Amino acid sequence: MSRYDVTEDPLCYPGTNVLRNKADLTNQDELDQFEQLMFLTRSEEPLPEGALDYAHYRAIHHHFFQDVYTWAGQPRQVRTAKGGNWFCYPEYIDAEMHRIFRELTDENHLADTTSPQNFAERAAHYIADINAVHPFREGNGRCQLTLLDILMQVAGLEMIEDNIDEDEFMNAMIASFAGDEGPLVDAIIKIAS
Ligand SMILES: Nc1ncnc2c1ncn2[C@@H]1O[C@H](COP(=O)(O)OP(=O)(O)OP(=O)(O)O)[C@@H](O)[C@H]1O
Repeated sequence: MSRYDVTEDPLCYPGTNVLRNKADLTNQDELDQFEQLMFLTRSEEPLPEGALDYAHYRAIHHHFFQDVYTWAGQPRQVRTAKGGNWFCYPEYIDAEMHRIFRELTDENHLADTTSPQNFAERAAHYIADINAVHPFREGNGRCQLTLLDILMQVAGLEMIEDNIDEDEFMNAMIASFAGDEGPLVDAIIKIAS
């Protein structure tokens, strides 16, 4: 939910960085609270079924954010950055996401990884790639973590949610953007059992 650097964005209320939303909240703090409440509520429900492909990933985003944004599940159409790191330009998002999920499918969704270390190395690679693409205007971090949870289950591991250190994950994600996936591997190992 941290704010983005965005080029001109028709999804926001005019003159603000606040995303238009179904509750018509124009105050960012109120929107953050509403968004998180809806996300947590939808998290209590079963996730959409799917083939663990890009369409499935979009369906998961739609599931979590359908109460908040009309564009839930749809890729963003504006250029966005965080901390000066510009994510994939919108015109390349679909192709990049299809590529990533094709490669993940070719790796049998990590079902055949041989140890938590091996799993973490492969998962870090995919999560870092997906973060660099950043397909959605908002809600990327929460979808990434959900995908990681699903991949852990596929690999026969369990996510230890209490061990998630948000700052560590954020710093690891930033390092991965710069090409160093090591910290993300370490962060994933800590939450895999
Ligand atoms: N400077 C940065 N460079 C690369 N990735 C970043 C940077 N800052 C944050 N991120 C990553 O972006 C993701 C957050 O994206 P976004 O804000 O769309 O997701 P969210 O689900 O709304 O928020 P959050 O993950 O904070 O709950 C996280 O994975 C975070 O680690």
